[in-house]
Amino acid sequence: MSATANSAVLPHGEISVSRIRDGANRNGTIACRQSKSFLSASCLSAEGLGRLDKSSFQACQLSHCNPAVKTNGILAGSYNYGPSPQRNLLGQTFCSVGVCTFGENALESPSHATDEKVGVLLLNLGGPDTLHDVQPFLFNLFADPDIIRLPRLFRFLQRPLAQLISVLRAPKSKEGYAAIGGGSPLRRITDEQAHALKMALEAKKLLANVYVGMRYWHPFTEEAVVQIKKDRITRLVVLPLYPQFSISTSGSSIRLLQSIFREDSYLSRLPVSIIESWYQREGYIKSMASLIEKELQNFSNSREVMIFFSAHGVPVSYIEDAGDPYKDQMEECIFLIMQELKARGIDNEHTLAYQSRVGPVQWLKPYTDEVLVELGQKGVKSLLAVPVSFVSEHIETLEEIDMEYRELALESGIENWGRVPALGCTSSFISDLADAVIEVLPSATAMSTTESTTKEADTDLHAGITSFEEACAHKLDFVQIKIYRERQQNGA
Ligand SMILES: C=CC1=C(C)c2cc3[nH]c(cc4nc(cc5[nH]c(cc1n2)c(C)c5CCC(=O)O)C(CCC(=O)O)=C4C)c(C)c3C=C
Ligand SMILES: [Fe+2]
Repeated sequence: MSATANSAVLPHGEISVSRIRDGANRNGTIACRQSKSFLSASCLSAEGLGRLDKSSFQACQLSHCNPAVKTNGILAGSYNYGPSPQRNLLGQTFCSVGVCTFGENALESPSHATDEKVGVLLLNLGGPDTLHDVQPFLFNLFADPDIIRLPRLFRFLQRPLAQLISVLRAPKSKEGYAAIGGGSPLRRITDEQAHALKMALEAKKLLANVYVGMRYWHPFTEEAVVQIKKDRITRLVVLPLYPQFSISTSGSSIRLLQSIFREDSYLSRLPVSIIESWYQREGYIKSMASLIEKELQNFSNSREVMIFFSAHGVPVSYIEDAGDPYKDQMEECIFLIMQELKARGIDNEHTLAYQSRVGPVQWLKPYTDEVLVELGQKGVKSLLAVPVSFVSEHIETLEEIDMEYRELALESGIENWGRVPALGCTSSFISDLADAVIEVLPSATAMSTTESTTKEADTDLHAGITSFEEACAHKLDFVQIKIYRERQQNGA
């Protein structure tokens, strides 16, 4: 049996989901959070992410530094299989999740590695290429049950509702896209990032095909997957281009991917590693800090500039009812960036607010527009806006921040305005993404084909589950987790 087939057949059909270089916490403890990383990604749905069993976790801890040397030029050099202790930005020791293995079957011997054909799938949201695409793009977005989250009983209304909302929203959206040149730059930038990543991987001695899969517009994730199949990729790394995990972004894309993979015999056996979130990576944090540091130099009074992080919002119910880790991850991300700036002697004041709300529900607060007005009223004169949930320029940076918020800030009394560009193809950032890919590659395992049942999940409710992430790992869906939480609150 080939090495690939070996690693595809796992005892529980687990999928490896990694929050790379996780473990950064704020109280100086040593953290090795492979299990947490795995679990927190498993919260996507009840539909297929596997359980983390203890033996898997132990395999993580026990298998340490088995070198694998590719000899056919596809993969040259060696990489570690064990969770090698590393240091994060806070100087804490932690285990790099990406080098975990899940059970013996996932381990490859060096001699088996020769037929490997590596693929990297970049997941992104997608955007309309022309104004003509805006309404159908919006339809795809609102038809996603991870964007408009209807109770199960009302799911039949999803598409009619998406049709209605997309038609109603299209004129406003079109105005925005018209203002930035008649379409979204997302496809072009993501293609450039894919190319840059391929080059960076090559420089690190890993030959890989890099694919782009968009959630709501071309090239669709489904198209990328067809190509992956055609290319007979034998090991795949899935990398959502969102630093922080949200149900509505990485979660939605990964859920879609799972449903495609589950239906296909080749794909369901393909060893896959998913990098769930990567906001804590040193390379990302340092790249962000460098962009901020550089932009601050454009102000004559750089020490008095308020660093204003503007993150994309999500409805509050995502966090409170569905357990979306987005807000926590965002806050930790800002903390780490500020920590890095402090280490460079930059001690400016900073604040975080959330932008881009849509519809009548409550979104994460404080809202960017309201905070800008308040800061102006309080006498803040210089402000540097830092978009932080996304790594490409798009409508929400080019139109919402650069036009709408800038105007509002100036009207509110802020005199000096600056904006940090999105990371795009910044080389330190792309190089760090390449490292992330290389780190998780050995831990790729086949996607799950097992289905959870409500009965199974309900049993889990009584099985001493103590955290949201544990509940996720037991494949409870968001509704079940909510029930679980309510029971917990009621002392049941
Ligand atoms: C209605 C709910 C929405 C949620 C929840 C949401 C979360 C979310 N989105 C991004 C990043 C992007 N969003 C983009 C476009 C976009 N998003 C929504 C709605 C929600 N987003 C709409 C209606 C649109 C279309 C544009 C508009 O009409 O305002 C884009 C694409 C931008 C482009 O240039 O084409 C990105 C990127 C994040 C990071 C996020 C949650 C964390
Ligand atoms: Fe959005």
